[in-house]
Amino acid sequence: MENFKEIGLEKLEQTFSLPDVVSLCEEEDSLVILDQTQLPAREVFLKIDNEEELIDAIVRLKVRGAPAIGVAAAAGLYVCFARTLANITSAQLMQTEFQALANRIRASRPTAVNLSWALDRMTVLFKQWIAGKDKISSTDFQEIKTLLRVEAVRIKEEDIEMCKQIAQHGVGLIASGSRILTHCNAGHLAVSRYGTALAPIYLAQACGLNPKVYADETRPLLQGARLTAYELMRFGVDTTLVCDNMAASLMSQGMIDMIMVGCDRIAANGDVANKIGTCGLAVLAHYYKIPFYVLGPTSTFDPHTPTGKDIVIEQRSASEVTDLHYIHRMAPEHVGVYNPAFDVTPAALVTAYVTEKGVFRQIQDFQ
Ligand SMILES: CSC[C@H]1O[C@H](OP(=O)(O)O)[C@H](O)[C@@H]1O
Repeated sequence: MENFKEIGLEKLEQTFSLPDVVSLCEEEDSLVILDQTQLPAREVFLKIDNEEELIDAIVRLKVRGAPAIGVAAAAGLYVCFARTLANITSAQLMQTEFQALANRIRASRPTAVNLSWALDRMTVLFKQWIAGKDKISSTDFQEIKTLLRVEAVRIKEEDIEMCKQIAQHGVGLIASGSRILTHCNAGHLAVSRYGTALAPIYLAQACGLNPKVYADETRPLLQGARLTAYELMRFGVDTTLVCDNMAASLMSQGMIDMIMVGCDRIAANGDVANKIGTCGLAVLAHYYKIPFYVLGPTSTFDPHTPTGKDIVIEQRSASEVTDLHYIHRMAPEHVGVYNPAFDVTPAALVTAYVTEKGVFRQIQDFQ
């Protein structure tokens, strides 16, 4: 089996053509991101070289997905900090500026632990370097820039490796033709490359297992319709777009073999914070006895948060629900669509029947 996976992984690496969502442009000391609010209609790359643009990109999900947010925050911290050096006249001022900048980036989105995890890694490195310094020279500026840039690149490279490992571990769960329900986007567009929940699917595809994915559209921002369907179809994966309210219909008809989702923060007791709607899928999966898999890098595990109740859940603007964002097409051309007009709810799930004859817990009671 290992050889099977290795051959598949080699094919995946050779044939995967989606552009990275976060890259460092070294010659210009700037961050380049793929603006995910423009997908699937347009692939627009944004050059980011200041704090306002970086924070706006994270807050508005131009770059999104727990690992990708961490990689962008680390690279963005390096880029923005490098631009402050011209005004730095002492080690104390440098430390103050660095910490304040890191804290403002950290505050952009609270739930995904990877954001603070990546910033902590950069901060530990910076503090080790500046310890004991009082005077600062231009040589120091170059040295700290190199250290931070190397660390930001390392965080991205490690993320890619973790996604490949997740793919290899996860592909063992997938049989030929497995029908997999996904939620939101935990694919290439949420990480440095390949994905977490989608990584095993890409590897399964490369191994010739032909997985069939049912992608939840994932209201309100439609990461499933706009992003998951887009990237899976780019790789030739059999993809069917479903509305979020269709999951039970699919499962009740035996059309789903497993559910694979990403994660934003895993508490010490194993509770998982992930895109809204994930818990509902887990309940349905439990009821229909369908395996429910959470996939993500260990950087998403947070031992300092005891339980899911202690995870800060980001509250976003009402307009995301009231307005249909992204007025251009919300899903790729030719994507398969499942759109039944009705579904069947098992009697066991009906708490009571309310009729002109009264309220009854059993259908037999009023016949
Ligand atoms: C691989 S982590 C992806 C994770 O992040 C998404 O949230 P958002 O689109 O708001 O960044 C969603 O929870 C995914 O499962």
